[in-house]
Amino acid sequence: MSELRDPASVTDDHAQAAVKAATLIESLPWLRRFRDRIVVIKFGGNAMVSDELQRAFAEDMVYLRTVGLRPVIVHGGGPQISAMLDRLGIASEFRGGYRVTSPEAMDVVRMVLTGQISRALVSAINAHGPLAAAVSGEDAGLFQGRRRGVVVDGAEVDLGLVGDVVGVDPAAVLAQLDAGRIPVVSSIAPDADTPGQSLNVNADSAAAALAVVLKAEKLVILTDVAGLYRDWPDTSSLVSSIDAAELRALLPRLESGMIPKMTACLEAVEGGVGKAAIIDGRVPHSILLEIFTQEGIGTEVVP
Ligand SMILES: Nc1ncnc2c1ncn2[C@@H]1O[C@H](COP(=O)(O)OP(=O)(O)O)[C@@H](O)[C@H]1O
Ligand SMILES: CC(=O)N[C@@H](CCC(=O)OP(=O)(O)O)C(=O)O
Repeated sequence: MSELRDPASVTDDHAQAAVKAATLIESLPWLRRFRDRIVVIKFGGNAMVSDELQRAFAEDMVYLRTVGLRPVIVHGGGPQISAMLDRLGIASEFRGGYRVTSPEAMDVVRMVLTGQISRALVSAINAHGPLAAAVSGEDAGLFQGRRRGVVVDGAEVDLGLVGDVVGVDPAAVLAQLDAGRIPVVSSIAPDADTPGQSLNVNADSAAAALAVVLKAEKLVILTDVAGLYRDWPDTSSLVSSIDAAELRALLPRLESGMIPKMTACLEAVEGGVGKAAIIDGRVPHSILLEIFTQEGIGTEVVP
């Protein structure tokens, strides 16, 4: 004999089904808009702190690829590099948001970024099928770098083996995309001025340079805050949308990790990328919400 269900619980089921269906339908215009488009995703070291977050990120990348986007990952690893330098007893400090990088620290940067983090991301994605392939900025001329310093409190500071990306040859990344793969890029660049020397490039800057050359539809930066706060650390000052002119005016007031991040967003949108977004990578699947919902999440930067 079948049991009669409480009419209230049937109504609840219908309401839940309606919410799920509405979420799927909401994604339709975005699926159309992003089909076959390149989206560069910067996965920050602070956003990959747990296995669960790495697994969710890998699922999201496979999801994007499967529904027809062409995701390109540029990963960071600042906290992981710091932890390894500590273990090895090598000092390092940050000035103006960049790591002062000695030759021995540079070896550790390469070991952690290309030897550990790239490999871990490739493995997490490839648990779903043979989709991801690592490409270091040192491979096949992907990046060319040039040393840079930084101005802190009005004085120029030498950062050692730290560079900007001054040239990008996207052939290696495009070859992976054309083969249906998800490129996983680490932010190390050969020094254009000193053959054989490599430079440590901030991963936000590397992601922006790559997004511009690839003419990406969007640059999304996953980090460990909800977005850009106008008056950090006042949590009521979260910016949901900002244009390039306003961001340029705000940049001199920003501190620490936000300087390279917001500079990267500015360079991306001024270089022709449709939009840049800073989102909270601590929220599992945040990237799907950013790409496939009307409001998105975090802070968007528009030209
Ligand atoms: N105005 C600001 N808005 C948001 N975060 C800020 C701001 N100024 C400084 N921060 C700091 O920047 C950090 C993110 O940068 P960073 O640590 O380099 O992250 P990631 O490893 O993701 O690149 C935040 O955790 C926060 O502590
Ligand atoms: C020059 C410079 O600062 N390079 C960064 C590269 C890694 C990075 O950018 O990692 P996140 O994205 O996790 O911050 C560093 O050495 O930490």
